[in-house]
Amino acid sequence: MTSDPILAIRGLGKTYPARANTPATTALDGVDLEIRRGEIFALLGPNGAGKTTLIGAVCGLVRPGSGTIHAFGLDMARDWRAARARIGLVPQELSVDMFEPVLLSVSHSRGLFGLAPDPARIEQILRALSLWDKRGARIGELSGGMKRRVLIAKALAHDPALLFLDEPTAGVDVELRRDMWQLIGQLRDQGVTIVLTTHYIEEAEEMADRVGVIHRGKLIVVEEKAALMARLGRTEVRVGLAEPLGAIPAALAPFPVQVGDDRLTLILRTTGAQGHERTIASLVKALVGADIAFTALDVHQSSLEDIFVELVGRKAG
Ligand SMILES: Nc1ncnc2c1ncn2[C@@H]1O[C@H](COP(=O)(O)OP(=O)(O)OP(=O)(O)O)[C@@H](O)[C@H]1O
Repeated sequence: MTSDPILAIRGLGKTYPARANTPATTALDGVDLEIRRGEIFALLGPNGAGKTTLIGAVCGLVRPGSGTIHAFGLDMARDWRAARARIGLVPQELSVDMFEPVLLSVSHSRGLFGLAPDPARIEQILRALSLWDKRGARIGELSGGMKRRVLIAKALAHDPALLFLDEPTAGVDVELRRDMWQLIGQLRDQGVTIVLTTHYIEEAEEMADRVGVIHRGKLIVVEEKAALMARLGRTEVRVGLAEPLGAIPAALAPFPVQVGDDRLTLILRTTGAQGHERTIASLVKALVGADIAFTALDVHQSSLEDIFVELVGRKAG
């Protein structure tokens, strides 16, 4: 395995020109990003942050205003066709012929990239997506979740090595979302590199190896998920006390604790996701040593969502 990035984006910019009642919009503002082979990369950002434009630029749907994109070492501006043939895109919007039967539609997608028909491979893809029994159905007759699976099947029909999923689970129910996560995990296990955009922070938290946060066309952070959580994550421990506490006793002075307004709660806040177990253990030991009876201990670690809100808030503020 080589350590070259599978995708290298440098200084990517895109401004949509002004139209009748809309001023010009800078959707991408000097984006640098490298995607590593084999990873799942989650691109998070609020509505209108530039996620779809970024994916569109890589997949040839949006013409960038500036910057370069290299995929598989190929310059997308020069070798677009060869690079695009190895990229799959699951778009946000349903963009298929509703009257076309599933099998035909998915087979067509393979043909679009000049590959020879491979009925056995198409069958494999449809079976993996639980669509084989629906192969003869018109796409328009399928449920919303099934339609979304067809989009994934179409994106996989030419066996891409790099797959973009633009909000794969927007508007699907919780069960289907879990199925999608499982499927995306399986694709990664088969060696497919995956870039997904999402509004669901839990999706990134569940699946991503690395996370990028885009805000107003700028990537404001790109980091390993675990490192991001460790850097910005917070742990709050709330200890329910058996009896009200006046001041903080000397035994607890070494800890970053406060007494809650109800005097019955002791609150300890630490930053970083690591090392809090030891702090909690020492706190419990100190409580027992100081004869402070407690009835409950609740630990809350901040989620990617908390981190995202903080990052975007910091940038906006
Ligand atoms: N074809 C277009 N013409 C003009 N402006 C556009 C066009 N496509 C996107 N924009 C604008 O560019 C900005 C970025 O849009 P984009 O769709 O890339 O964001 P996004 O992060 O994918 O948003 P969402 O999460 O809502 O899908 C927005 O302000 C949007 O209105």
